[in-house]
Amino acid sequence: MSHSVEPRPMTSRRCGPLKGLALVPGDKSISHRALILGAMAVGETRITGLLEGQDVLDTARAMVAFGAQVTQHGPGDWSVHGVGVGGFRSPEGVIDCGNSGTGVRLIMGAMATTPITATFTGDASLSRRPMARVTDPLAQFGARITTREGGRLPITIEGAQDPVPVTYRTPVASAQIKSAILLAGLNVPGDTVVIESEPTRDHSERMLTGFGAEIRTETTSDGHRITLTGRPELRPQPVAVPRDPSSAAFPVAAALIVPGSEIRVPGVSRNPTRDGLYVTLLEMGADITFENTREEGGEPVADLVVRHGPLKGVRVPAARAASMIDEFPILSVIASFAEGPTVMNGVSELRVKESDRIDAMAKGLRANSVEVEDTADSMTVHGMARVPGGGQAVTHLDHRIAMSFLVLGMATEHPVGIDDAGPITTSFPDFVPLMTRLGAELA
Ligand SMILES: O=C(O)C1=C[C@@H](OP(=O)(O)O)[C@@H](O)[C@H](O)C1
Ligand SMILES: C=C(OP(=O)(O)O)C(=O)O
Repeated sequence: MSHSVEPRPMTSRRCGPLKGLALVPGDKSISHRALILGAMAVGETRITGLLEGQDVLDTARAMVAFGAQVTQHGPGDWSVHGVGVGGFRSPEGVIDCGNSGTGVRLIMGAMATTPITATFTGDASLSRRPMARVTDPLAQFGARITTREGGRLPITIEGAQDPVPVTYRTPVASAQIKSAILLAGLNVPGDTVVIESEPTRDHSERMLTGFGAEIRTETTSDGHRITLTGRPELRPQPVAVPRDPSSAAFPVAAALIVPGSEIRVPGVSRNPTRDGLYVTLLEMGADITFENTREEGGEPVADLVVRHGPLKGVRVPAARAASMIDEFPILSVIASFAEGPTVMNGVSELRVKESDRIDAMAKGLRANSVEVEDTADSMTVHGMARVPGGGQAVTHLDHRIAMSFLVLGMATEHPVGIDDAGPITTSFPDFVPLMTRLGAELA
């Protein structure tokens, strides 16, 4: 929800070895999708391990506004009574998606081919982010869309009366664009096709298959081609949400850079479309083992054991960017402690996340005496044996920037401060107590 609360400054000091079990929250991408597909299925979808972060709670509230019944039974244990494909009603008020790009873009897709009207809004960060990447293809289905200048929120969508199928090549690798189009395609007769140049996270495809939709993915000379056949009856499925690899990245990073650390992070998704950070860390020489690899709720998961050790800088290829798009801020922190430079290429999408993440990381790292170079679509971090720290970072309503700098301060010579820890609740509400239990000093 968009609310103005007082900023909550926080400081992170160098701590002793981090030890113990890090039970990170449920995957944010899968949590949003479970609520949305649950709302579009006929009957009850039971969800366990749901992330109760603000972004997901905002999506739950939106699904209620569109007519679904959403009930919390216990921590992480939720159910959704759906209204079926095409069954959404016009919400009474404005749909406030708070800080969540995934929430607003997927929900706009889910309603755009049903003849109802909704207005979407968000917080100051979300209101700066580009939405034409989703409203352009949704207009091709026949939806009538009004945006603020520059294609920004607030946006009003009058869903298409007689939607027509669309074939769309995404201009940037984005699972949010792909998913918005596929969700729109659910209420359209015939085949909706999305073509992407690089594969992006495939949670929508996996979950749509689980709910009984006809969807297939092919790799062609054209790219990665996903075809959905419209107007299925979605059958409710129990969804067991795996733990979020993007959230796991923060305790993992802390254990890698704080001497003497050893932690265990169980049940983390190892979906190959989300695994780029872990591939990169192994190339850097990180001491991470993956135990008990198994399948849970249609997603591969493993228990991670992470120990501190020496790291070397690497070059991260642009083709890997989509599979670790949310992990570049924390990778740039880890890279600050590696031997030699780490070069991250093809990362221009970071400039349109909750903040301009390249700029926020470069400025915050420099304020802590780390040498960083950045261009429109790359960032290079020069690692050093001892990182001075002692600086302040500005977080710009961005949870991942806030958590990244708190992790930095766990291993710098001098404390690192952030202007606002409030946004952390977006994706990882338990971050501060969890890190404190492992041994971090945050105040
Ligand atoms: O589909 C999703 O759940 C997400 C896709 C990514 O965004 P883009 O599709 O805009 O790259 C990612 O950054 C975001 O945190 C979650
Ligand atoms: C980019 C992110 O989320 P969203 O786009 O859903 O706001 C994120 O969680 O890092």
